[in-house]
Amino acid sequence: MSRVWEIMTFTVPAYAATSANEPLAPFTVERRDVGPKDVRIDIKYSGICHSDIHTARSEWGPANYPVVVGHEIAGVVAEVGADVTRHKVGDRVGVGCMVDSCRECENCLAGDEQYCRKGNTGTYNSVTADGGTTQGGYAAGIVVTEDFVLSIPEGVELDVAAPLLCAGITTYSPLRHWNAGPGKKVAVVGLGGLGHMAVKIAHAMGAEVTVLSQSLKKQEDGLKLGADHYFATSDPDTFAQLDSSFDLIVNTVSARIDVTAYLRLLKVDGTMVNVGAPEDPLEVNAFALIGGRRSWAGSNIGGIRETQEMLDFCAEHHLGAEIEVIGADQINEAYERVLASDVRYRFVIDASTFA
Ligand SMILES: NC(=O)c1ccc[n+]([C@@H]2O[C@H](COP(=O)([O-])OP(=O)(O)OC[C@H]3O[C@@H](n4cnc5c(N)ncnc54)[C@H](O)[C@@H]3O)[C@@H](O)[C@H]2O)c1
Ligand SMILES: [Zn+2]
Repeated sequence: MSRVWEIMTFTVPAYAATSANEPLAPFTVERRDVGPKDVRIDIKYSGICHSDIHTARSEWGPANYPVVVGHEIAGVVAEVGADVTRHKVGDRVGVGCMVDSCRECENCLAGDEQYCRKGNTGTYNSVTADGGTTQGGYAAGIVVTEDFVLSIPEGVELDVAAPLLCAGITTYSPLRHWNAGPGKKVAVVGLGGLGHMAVKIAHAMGAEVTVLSQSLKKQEDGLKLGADHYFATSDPDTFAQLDSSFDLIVNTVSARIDVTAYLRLLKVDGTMVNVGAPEDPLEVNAFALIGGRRSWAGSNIGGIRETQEMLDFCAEHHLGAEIEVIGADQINEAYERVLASDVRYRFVIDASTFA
């Protein structure tokens, strides 16, 4: 006897990209019905990450159109499956860049689901076991398996919490991994969505923080966010002055930069970690590494356990993102402003406007 299982679904209003060069437009997205281990979330706020733009425009390779991007999701639990134990209706929750992983490989077992050997399931643009594609957070609701749903602690409002689910964890994870803290000199390259969270978090960890930005336009903001020093990289004196001075550099820039010049700003044994993910390859002159036993590293978001740790850290230190809340019909304009470095410091979509 064979049995055909039908996956029941429901729909929610959303915004989708339908090609690399057309604006995002209203769309209706299908979600699976709540299974035994699933949580249905009413999305309240959805952050705009530069990765959404890279994906919507196929800058990282062809996207699976139509694609609903968005992986900085904050909302309230509306329904839980029969076997859910971690969340209940009414809880304030978040979803970041992953909605599942194999849960069996060495990396998943170590809590590093972002490095799942079989590839984690991204919140959007990821192919699922049944051949479908995941659709993300620019929508009124989403269904996610409970283990990939985070708790947003009391004291962090949902609008400023949303960007923590990507910008927060992507900067927290390398800052922790490379031991940012008292006595450490940390530089943050680029003061956008990720950069401004890197400054706040590194400062809260007790490090001495320097912002390396293209100009001094946002200097006042940078110092208010917690930076101790602020330099313009357009000024050639900056590189001479800061030669061999940092323990850690976090590069958040979404475009190509002169990596070699930045590596020379590291002390002996210093590390420059790339979280920025430009579409074009970056180049390095090996002598900048050799000449100081320096490392050039990368880091991808953070694991689920570490994401919860980051949210709790932010609550304890009263940290949230600096945001500008917009309606769904302003997404395309917001994209242009992100690309023009005109964001202070994260756009967050009010999800009630997807209706
Ligand atoms: N590694 C990860 O897990 C991860 C997670 C999220 C985002 N990202 C990537 O990080 C990058 C930044 O994301 P974001 O959302 O913070 O973007 P953003 O646009 O908010 O910030 C990027 C910053 O880089 C600056 N910048 C742009 N071109 C520059 C240049 N040539 N020189 C110096 N500065 C320059 C911009 O002014 C801006 O301040 C993107 O490439 C994104 O895809 C990676
Ligand atoms: Zn992101």
